[in-house]
Amino acid sequence: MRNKVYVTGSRPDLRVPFAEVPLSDGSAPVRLYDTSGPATPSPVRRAWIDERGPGTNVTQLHYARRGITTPEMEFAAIREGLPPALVREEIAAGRAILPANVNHPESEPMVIGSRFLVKVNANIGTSAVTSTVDEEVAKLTWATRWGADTVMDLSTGRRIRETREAILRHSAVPIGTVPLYEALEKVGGDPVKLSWEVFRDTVIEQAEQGVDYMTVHAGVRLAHVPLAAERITGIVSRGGSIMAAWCLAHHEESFLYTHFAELCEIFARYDVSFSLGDGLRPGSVADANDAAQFAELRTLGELTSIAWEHDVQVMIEGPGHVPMHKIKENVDLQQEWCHEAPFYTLGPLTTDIAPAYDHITSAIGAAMIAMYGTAMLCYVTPKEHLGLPDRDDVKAGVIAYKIAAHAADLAKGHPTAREWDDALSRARFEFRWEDQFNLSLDPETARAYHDETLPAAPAKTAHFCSMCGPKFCSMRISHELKEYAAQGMAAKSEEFVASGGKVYLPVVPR
Ligand SMILES: C[C@H]1O[C@@H](n2cnc3c(N)ncnc32)[C@H](O)[C@@H]1O
Ligand SMILES: Cc1ncc(COP(=O)(O)O)c(N)n1
Ligand code: MET
Ligand code: SF4
Ligand SMILES: [Zn+2]
Repeated sequence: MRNKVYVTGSRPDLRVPFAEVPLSDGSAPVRLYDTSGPATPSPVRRAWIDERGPGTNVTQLHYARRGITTPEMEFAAIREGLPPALVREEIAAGRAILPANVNHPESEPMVIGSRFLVKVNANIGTSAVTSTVDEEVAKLTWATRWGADTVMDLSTGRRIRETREAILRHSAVPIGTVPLYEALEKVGGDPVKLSWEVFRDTVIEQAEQGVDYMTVHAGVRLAHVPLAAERITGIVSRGGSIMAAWCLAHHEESFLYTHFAELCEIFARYDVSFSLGDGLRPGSVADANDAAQFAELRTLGELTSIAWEHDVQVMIEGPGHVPMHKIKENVDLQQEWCHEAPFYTLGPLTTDIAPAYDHITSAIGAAMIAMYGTAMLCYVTPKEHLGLPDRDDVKAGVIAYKIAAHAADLAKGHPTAREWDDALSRARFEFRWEDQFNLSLDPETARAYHDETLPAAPAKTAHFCSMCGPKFCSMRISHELKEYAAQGMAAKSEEFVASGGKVYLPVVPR
């Protein structure tokens, strides 16, 4: 059971949602960060955007650098349980972004940066092979219900624009896209026919609709392409492979790289954030941390500086497939070369051997990379490498990544992270089964698993479950140890000695 509650900020129209879990022992309910906006979200940001008025630069970075704390920043700060000034300072320093296109007023503001809660992105979208607009809107609602903090619409094939419009208008979380995909559809799917003009027009159309951040693979330069030639898995990024094909066919520098400043001007007018794409990310553990990947990363650092000159917000996309011992180097180099811009990584998958379980191979890497400072994790579902994820895959992916993100929040010591774990642990130790279920990341599944063996109502207060049974329940025995201690260890020790060792762990009357 979760109750939606709102915390009001410094103005009445600044109402921040939380999911509250009531507890049966009379202690204070636990407040959880909530992303599951209403099915048809209202334009919560409308008044704030209108008050600031039109301009050629309307980015949160622009305001932050001028010392202005926007309502969006305060909203995000309340969600984090942190001071609004910290959000403003982190954005001003480029260490955090607040993706919030002025044409996406339905978006409930959130902040992405290493000082804040680790965020999770869920990828959805149609492909030429399968799915419809309605199915993708359902995936959006489903993904955010389980806690996705942002959603990327990676649609390809037909009706890309309609799919995106439906997703945006139903989304209370920021929406990301890869405009190159739609640009490629416009030229009939032939990368060679792409041009700056087609790409630019696509970006403007998507910005008009309200896309909050866009992946731009501007780090795939002509000279980098040969560096990937000897890899086991070549170029696995769609955007990366498309741009590499264009560069080689024209034997010309990438139009994304040569027109980057112009792109910044467009982004500044709408406050679209860059997600600088990792077009040369490794697609196998063998290819991790190679020359191609790191040459691109250096270029992304250069591009970050250019975007910041235009007050445009930036995050950096990262790999991919990386074995555990090579993960830390990715964060260290990204932070150094990209001037501490937030890192946003796909997993990474820590081994290549488990298709159908890549939500697990990658959640391991995601937990590690987040602990080292990655700000947002892009989920991987069980269908990775096999097909388009369906609703069940979306849930499996989001849950796996919420676990990775929260585990990292704990390791990093985010001030609000521990409360949830402690409340659940107390409920577990006190055999408050309903509280334990309600506090679970996935309450329905937790309850259903308990019901499988002990469905009767009395089992929901019993001091054991079917794992150990009543006699071997270590937590029940621990309660007796506690009572034993409470009765006075000294007296009991004397009794023990006097009895010649016969009185040992007496059963305390219940
Ligand atoms: C970059 C990541 O995006 C995922 N990806 C690409 N297209 C889609 C889609 N339509 N739906 C869900 N995930 C997608 C890939 O599986 C890859 O992991
Ligand atoms: C973290 C991350 N990395 C990359 C992409 C884009 O996909 P692609 O590079 O395959 O076009 C993405 N959507 N998210
Ligand atoms: N699994 C690939 C990767 O890790 C992406 C899907 S194949 C384009 O980058
Ligand atoms: S094999 Fe499937 S997932 Fe991999 S690049 Fe090709 S279409 Fe995409
Ligand atoms: Zn892969």
